[in-house]
Amino acid sequence: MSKLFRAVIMGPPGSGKGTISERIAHSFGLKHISSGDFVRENISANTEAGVLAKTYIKKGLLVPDHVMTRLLLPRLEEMTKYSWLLDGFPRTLAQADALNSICDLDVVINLNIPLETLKERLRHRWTHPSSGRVYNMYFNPPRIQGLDDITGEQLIQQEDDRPEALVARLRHYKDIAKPVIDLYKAKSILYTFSDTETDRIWPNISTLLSTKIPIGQSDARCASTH
Ligand SMILES: Nc1nc2c(ncn2[C@@H]2O[C@H](COP(=O)(O)OP(=O)(O)O)[C@@H](O)[C@H]2O)c(=O)[nH]1
Ligand SMILES: Nc1ncnc2c1ncn2[C@@H]1O[C@H](COP(=O)(O)OP(=O)(O)O)[C@@H](O)[C@H]1O
Repeated sequence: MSKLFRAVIMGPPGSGKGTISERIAHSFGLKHISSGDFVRENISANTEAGVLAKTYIKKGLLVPDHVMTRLLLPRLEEMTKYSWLLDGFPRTLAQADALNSICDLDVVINLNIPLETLKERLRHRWTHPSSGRVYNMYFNPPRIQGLDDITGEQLIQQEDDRPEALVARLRHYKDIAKPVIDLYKAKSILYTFSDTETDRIWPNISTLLSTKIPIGQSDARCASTH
């Protein structure tokens, strides 16, 4: 069997991780694992970790490292046969160390998007809470205003997407992400993309992955989980 491909996508809230992950999963056949979606699934299923995670998310806090690693690592260990893209994890150095103990990453995509752009995007982000699907009123609006395309259910605007909450979230992101970024830079697997538009970043990411993903990996076996 040819070597499997392991990638991480990092970036502040609103940087386009979810949007770009969907495109990568679709174009390259990687499994897309979103830590936020996974946490939300656990909350809906009332698992022990889900109940615990909820108490932090409600306060706008990150879920503690030991809870996240206990949730995510077993899931990754189930995926040894697949190439995957991890979105939203690791967020801290402790999570990066835990991930490092179970696998070697091939590529880390780092999205570097100006603050004003992030604020503007999140002001117009609408989410389908049970699936985690996101829309933007201008960039990718739902077919019917206010409703999810797949289920027809109501979309909501998340509390922490409000501009007032965002500045603090972004500052916090920068502080905790820096050592993670430095770690991946030192390993020479970090690729940073800076722009205000996903559509301008995407061709560069696509070119990078075309050179990195072993032939034979982009097959139906590794279809997106979404
Ligand atoms: N205007 C605009 N909105 C975008 C662009 N890329 C993504 N978005 C929207 O910005 C919001 C944040 O993107 P998302 O993928 O959820 O970012 P994440 O928080 O990093 O996962 C969503 O509402 C997207 O639909 C872009 O290039 N331009
Ligand atoms: N790796 C992680 N470490 C800690 N908390 C996390 C992690 N991934 C997700 N979460 C929690 O789940 C919430 C939703 O995650 P996500 O959908 O990735 O949101 P966003 O990128 O908009 O912050 C986060 O705000 C955080 O509380």
